[in-house]
Parts: sequence; structure tokens; C-alpha cells
Amino acid sequence: MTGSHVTSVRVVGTGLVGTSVGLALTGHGIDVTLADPSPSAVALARDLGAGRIDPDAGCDLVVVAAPPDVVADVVAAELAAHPDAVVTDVASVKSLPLQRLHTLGVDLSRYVGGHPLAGRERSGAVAARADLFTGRPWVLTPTAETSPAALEQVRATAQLLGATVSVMDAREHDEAVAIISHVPQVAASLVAARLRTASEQAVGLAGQGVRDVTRIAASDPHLWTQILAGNAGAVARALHALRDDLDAVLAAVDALGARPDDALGARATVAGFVAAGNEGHARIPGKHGSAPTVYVAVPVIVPDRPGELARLLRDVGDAGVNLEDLRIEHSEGRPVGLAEIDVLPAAAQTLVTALRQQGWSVHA
Ligand SMILES: NC(=O)c1ccc[n+]([C@@H]2O[C@H](COP(=O)([O-])OP(=O)(O)OC[C@H]3O[C@@H](n4cnc5c(N)ncnc54)[C@H](O)[C@@H]3O)[C@@H](O)[C@H]2O)c1
Ligand SMILES: O=C(O)C(=O)C[C@]1(C(=O)O)C=C[C@@H](O)C=C1
Repeated sequence: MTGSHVTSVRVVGTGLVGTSVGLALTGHGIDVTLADPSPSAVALARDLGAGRIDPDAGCDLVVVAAPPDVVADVVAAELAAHPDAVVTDVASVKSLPLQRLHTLGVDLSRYVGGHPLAGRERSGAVAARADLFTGRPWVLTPTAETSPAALEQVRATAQLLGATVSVMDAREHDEAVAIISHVPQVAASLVAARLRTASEQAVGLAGQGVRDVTRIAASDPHLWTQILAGNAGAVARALHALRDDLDAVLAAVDALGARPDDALGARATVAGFVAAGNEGHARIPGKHGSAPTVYVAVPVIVPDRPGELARLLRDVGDAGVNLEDLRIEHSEGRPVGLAEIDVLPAAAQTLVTALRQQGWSVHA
């Protein structure tokens, strides 16, 4: 290691976040070794290019990207196994793991708690992206015991991945993420859960509004149970405040439903909460730092027949264009689907032309 720059990093836990860290660091020429209790998870991360598997390799830095309920024990084990390395983690909650480390009596001078505010609603290495952290916040939660050199090393590594680093204490972090991450997840899940009992006809009308509000409702229940349980105090406080607001809106809407011509003040209440939402929304900062890679979505109609998707993917490959992501949607009542192929902007026109030549209906 030279200065605060790392040359070798061990990533423990090769799911979405760990594999993304591995991909990004490997891209910067850093020697990354990977570990995970699941042999298939670690092999997949290696195959995707996130690093190599060598349990005996030394390292400057260990990044623990394991689930929140085991993270403290894994950090403690890594500190013991790598006595010259700095150890950080990426768990979404910070106070409980820190308490557990204190209980374990671990020397915390080489440990720096961390949390990138970057992720996806999908888990596992397949969802990993090298540019996941570009322009995103990354909180570090050092304690009085943390050595300044350890803090600088982790800060430099997060910055190398394109993140904007801020430093706060663990309790402060947990209060903040209850409001900007944990309650939004609860709200998205609750709104999406109402769709279970809606009619087919109603769900078939889903437009962009409900898609925007519920994207993170696709998140992993196992991970989120650990996150919400791991920050229960702060989440409960934020949910009580939300419930008070919901009660006020409900009272106004109830009054409008019962006495539309005589519900004094009810419309002002409704307008007030929408306006308050405008104000809160306006406070969300734009992304910091350089922009993450922006892909262009090329929409292609795919007949709902066996082999059609395979034929499309073959034609994308034959066009010499790299497919960055793929989404498929089925249109209600139509014998076709819509495939959205994400590609780099520079490749979009080549792909559109090539697919049209092959007879595909491209809506670009
Ligand atoms: N998903 C997100 O959007 C997001 C964003 C920021 C931070 N985080 C945090 O990152 C961590 C990992 O989340 P993820 O989304 O990558 O989850 P994931 O489910 O995609 O991956 C977790 C990985 O940890 C492995 N694992 C399980 N037990 C382990 C142990 N004892 N030691 C080492 N590895 C172990 C699993 O096999 C799996 O490969 C969590 O602490 C989470 O709170 C998640
Ligand atoms: O799915 C996403 O877009 C996220 O960024 C997820 C998100 C967030 O709430 O910001 C969720 C939990 C993590 O701890 C960090 C990131």
C-alpha cells in the first residue's frame, strides 16, 4: 500500500454490493480477492470479472459486504485474520453492528464502518454494476478509536469508486437513513402490497406513477427484515410521524367522501400535503460527482412465440453491440411483448439499424 491508496482488497460477501465493489476496483487495476460462504456466489462473482479466489492472499483492505445481522461477527473475524489490513463494511445499519463489536471486545482502530447509499432492488452478483457507486453518497462512521490512517484509506477507496464521502457517527447515520431509505422502502412495499387484491383490469392500467413509487418494492424481504429490525427505533419514530400525516389526509378525504359540498377545510388539507410533498421532493439533491453511465433503451416488439427472444438476442450479438441490460414487458391482451435493450448511447443507432434490417419492429 502507498499512502492511502490500496493495491490489494479482499471482498467478503459477493452479492450485489460486494461484487459491484470488486468490479469497480478491478477496473482500477486493484488486485481483488473474493470470499463468500456460498461457493456458487463467489464463483459467479469471479466469472463476472469481480476478482480472483485465493483465500491465502494478503490484502491492504477488507470490504465486508455480508448481510447486516452477521456483519459485526464477520468484521471481527477479518480483523483477527488480517492483522495488518484495514477492515470496512457496507451494511445499511451502523449502530447495532458497532454495539456488537464493542460487546465482542474487538480493537476497533483498524475498523471503519461504512454505507454506500447506492444499491438496487435486486440481490446477488448478477445484478452487480461497476458504476453502482458513481456519484452516490458513501457514509463513513468512524469512532474515537478509529485510526486517522484507516479512515483516510477507506475514504480514498470510496472516492476511487466515484462516491461522495461524508463522515457521521453511527447513531446520526441510522436516524438519517430511517427517513431517506428505510421508511421509503416500507411505503413502497405497502403501496405495492395493495395491488395484490386489485382486479386484473385495474392492475392492467398501471402507468408510470405506480411504477416510480413501487420500484423498490421488488427488494429482498430477507435483507429488508434485517435492515428494519436493525434500525427499529429510528424507523418506528419516522413511521409514527408518517402515520400522523396519513391520519390527517384520511380525515380530509373521508370528509370529502361523506359531505363533498360541506367539508370545510378538507380541500386545503389535501392541497397542503401535496404541496408539502413538492417541498420535500425539491430538497432531494441531484447526484454528486460525475454522472453514472447513462444507457439508451432500445424498445423492440417481440412476438410471443417460442424462440423469438433467443433470435433477438442473437441478432443483437450479430450487430456487434454489447447488451448492458434487458427488460421485458408483456402488453395486456396482446400476443407480443416489449423488450427494452439498454446499450451505450454510441451504439444505439447501430443497433436500431441492424435490428430493423433483420425485420424487427424497433420503436426508437
Ligand atoms: N442492496 C442494496 O441496495 C444495498 C445497498 C447498500 C448497502 N447494502 C448492504 O450491503 C450488504 C450486502 O447486501 P447485498 O444487497 O449485496 O446482498 P446480497 O444478498 O446480494 O449479497 C449478500 C452476500 O453475503 C453473503 N453472506 C451471507 N452470509 C455471509 C457471511 N457470514 N459472511 C460473508 N458473506 C456472507 C451471501 O452469500 C451473499 O452472497 C448488506 O449489509 C446490505 O445492508 C445493500
Ligand atoms: O434500490 C435502490 O435504488 C437503492 O439505492 C437502495 C438503497 C436506498 O435506499 O438508497 C437501499 C438500501 C441501501 O442501504 C442503500 C441504498
